[in-house]
Amino acid sequence: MSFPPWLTWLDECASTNTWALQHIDKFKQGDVVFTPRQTSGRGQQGRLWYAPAGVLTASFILQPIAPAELPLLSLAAGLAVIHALEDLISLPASALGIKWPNDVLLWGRKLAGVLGEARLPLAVVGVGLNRQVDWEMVLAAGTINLTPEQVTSLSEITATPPDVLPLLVKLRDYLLQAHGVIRHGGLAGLLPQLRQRDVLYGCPLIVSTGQGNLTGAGAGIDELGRLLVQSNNGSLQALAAGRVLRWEALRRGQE
Ligand SMILES: O=C(O)CCCC[C@@H]1SC[C@@H]2NC(=O)N[C@@H]21
Repeated sequence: MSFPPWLTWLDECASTNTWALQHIDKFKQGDVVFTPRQTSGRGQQGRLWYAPAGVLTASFILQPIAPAELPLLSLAAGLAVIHALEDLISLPASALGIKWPNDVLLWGRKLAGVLGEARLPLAVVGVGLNRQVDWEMVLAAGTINLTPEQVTSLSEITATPPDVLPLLVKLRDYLLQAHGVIRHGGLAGLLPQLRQRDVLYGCPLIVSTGQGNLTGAGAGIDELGRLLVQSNNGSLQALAAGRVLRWEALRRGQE
């Protein structure tokens, strides 16, 4: 198989993000590291991120970035995943959504996650996308503690998920585009799209903030990439980090 010059294809590696960070000196804008077998992936907040067979695991190198741009780029990566998939698969506009800060959901179940890391002025944006995962088999094996309601895969909606290379090409194109938008005007240019895809907007939720749990309703995402929460005590809070523990999706005309 011949690969485009920007692609490093590794037969196996612990983590494409770790590999990219370890070899950062040889990368430039738009380079991509991919492996079909990631053995020790990393997720948000230092968690291990298990990738069963059929997950697309790749890291995209973008430069330059300033420190404050990393969370913006990670959010924009969710949009890039959505645009790439909508170009390659016929999907209703309400199928794919973003759950702050880094999840892409398909009909409310996790389809992809993003981990953005920086070696300034470079950013390594890792994407794990459930392309062709047999979750029934994976969950039955008990290696991973999830329920079928939490996860999904492209193979659940199409018998022929797009091949890896066309997916990487699209993801890379949209990430480069998003990087340009953020460099020139921050997140502002992407906020309308984020608002449209924000599955937490208007939903009752509980967020673990590091200083305790905050209960309220999602009130959008601001220009700094923070989650806005209208808390039950009446104040509007802006969270730069946190983990949404529970959220109750309001059906917004999807059924
Ligand atoms: O959902 C999350 O917590 C983020 C998951 C990010 C996983 C991807 S897979 C490619 C890249 N390499 C890693 O080790 N992590 C990211």
